[in-house]
Amino acid sequence: MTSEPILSARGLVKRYGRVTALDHADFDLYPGEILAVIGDNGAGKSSMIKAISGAVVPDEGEIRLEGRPVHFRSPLEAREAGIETVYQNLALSPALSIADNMFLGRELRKPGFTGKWLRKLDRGAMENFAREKLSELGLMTIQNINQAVETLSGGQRQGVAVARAAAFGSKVIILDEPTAALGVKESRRVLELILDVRGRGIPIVLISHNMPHVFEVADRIHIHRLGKRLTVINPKDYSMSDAVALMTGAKAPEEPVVA
Ligand SMILES: Nc1ncnc2c1ncn2[C@@H]1O[C@H](COP(=O)(O)OP(=O)(O)OP(=O)(O)O)[C@@H](O)[C@H]1O
Repeated sequence: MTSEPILSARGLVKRYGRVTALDHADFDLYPGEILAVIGDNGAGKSSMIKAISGAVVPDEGEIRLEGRPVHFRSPLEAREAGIETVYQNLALSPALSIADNMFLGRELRKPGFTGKWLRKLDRGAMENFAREKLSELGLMTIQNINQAVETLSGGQRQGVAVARAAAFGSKVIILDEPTAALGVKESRRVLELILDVRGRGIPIVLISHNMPHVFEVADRIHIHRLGKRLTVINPKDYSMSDAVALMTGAKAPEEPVVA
């Protein structure tokens, strides 16, 4: 690969007491790609993503964003730097509306005195922005922007979370099991959305146990095993059963990792 990674990690270590969740793990995400991360239960995928997205601080190792070392102490710091993570359940506040969810923590205030001093929210501007972003991403099956998120389907919720990430100029979007809780039709929409976001030039990290979904959308597949990156494969050169065999240790990688 010719370009430099937009996001990379070297030698990440994370221990929880006697458990080593990350054992010198490496990671590379290149501009414009969909990188799937797969691995057996307990392989350390979540721990790696949490380290990259500021949810845990690694004991050792280095993370670089656009070539510069970063040291996130919270998910908010990672988000401010442009790394948006969409977790399966934690992404949205169910009781709030779609528009409110899109602006969570970034609310627009009314201009002038009322906004600055009375902290009045500019609801109209927020609703227009939310509507615009959702229709840009083809998500306007949602009828009412003031609808509470808890009344949306699972796929629509993922859609709002991804639209939020895409709308605020994220450099990287990390999706943790985005289709795990969804039906066939809804999964399809989310996969289309992932492809659409890539089409807008935003690289995506997709953590998933769903091999058909991974093989359908990923440009490269990072295989995690026993706390570290085992290898990275091109889905065009491998079958799903090969990937599973590598992931479970039934098969050894042919060549050393070339990130
Ligand atoms: N907060 C924690 N406290 C103690 N041990 C933990 C903690 N978080 C993770 N671990 C352990 O670290 C190891 C890696 O877990 P991790 O959740 O990163 O794996 P995973 O690949 O994401 O698994 P899964 O696919 O099942 O979600 C496991 O042995 C797990 O039990």
